[in-house]
Amino acid sequence: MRIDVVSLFPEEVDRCTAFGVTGRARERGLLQLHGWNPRDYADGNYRKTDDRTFGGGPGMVMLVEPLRRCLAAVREADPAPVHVVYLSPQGRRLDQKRVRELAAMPRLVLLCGRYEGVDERLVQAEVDEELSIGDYVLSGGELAAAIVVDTVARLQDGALNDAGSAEQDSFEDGLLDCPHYSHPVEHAYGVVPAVLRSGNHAAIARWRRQQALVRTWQRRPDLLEGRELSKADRKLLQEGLAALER
Ligand SMILES: NC(=O)c1ccc(NCc2ccccc2)nc1
Repeated sequence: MRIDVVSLFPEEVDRCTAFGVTGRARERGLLQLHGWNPRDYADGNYRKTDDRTFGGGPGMVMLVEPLRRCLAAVREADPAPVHVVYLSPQGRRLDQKRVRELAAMPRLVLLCGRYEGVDERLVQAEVDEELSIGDYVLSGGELAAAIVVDTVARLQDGALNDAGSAEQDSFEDGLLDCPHYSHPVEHAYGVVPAVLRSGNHAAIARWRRQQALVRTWQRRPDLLEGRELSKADRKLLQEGLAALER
């Protein structure tokens, strides 16, 4: 998968995705990341990329023309069709379902705004999708872009050593993840639940599903709204909640 990042600080996304799973995915060529700076496509001695917003009020807006030229160069750099994503608080909320869809695309272009954002005419003419990582304002779209890179990189084939672990991820089936434990079995902070050491894989899977259901019910009931739980899941949840009462 190829990702092109358009940003006044392209190195920020490069540095944020140079470690761990994402760094390894890049080293293995599972993900190619290219940075582009619209300042390289701006005119004049000051290579202006932003200016005051029409209509008055505080803040600056990124100019349409340097971005238009920059995006033309990005499209030109590879024959694969691009899907242009603009990271902004006005975008649709990113979730794991959308991450899986983005991860299957051959090319992504991530447009990072600074200041008050980008001239709306550029958005209307060039952006396929506006995405938000959450309801808060960052100083720039770069950290949001780095999150998109991270989430899609780890889903590339070969990125995770144990392919299964991407499936076991929380949100993979719309639920929060179950708790996890490792050595030692006994510790001042508590003991590892016996079922996890029973070797009974059916019981372990059942316990994990039950924990995921109870946790989701307790912490993120919104994830269960509009979702028809299976008879088995409803039984597991009820049993799990009853156990908390005891
Ligand atoms: N919540 C997000 O995903 C997000 C994305 C970008 C951002 N800041 C840059 C910007 C500001 C205004 C308009 C467009 C981009 N803040 C938050």
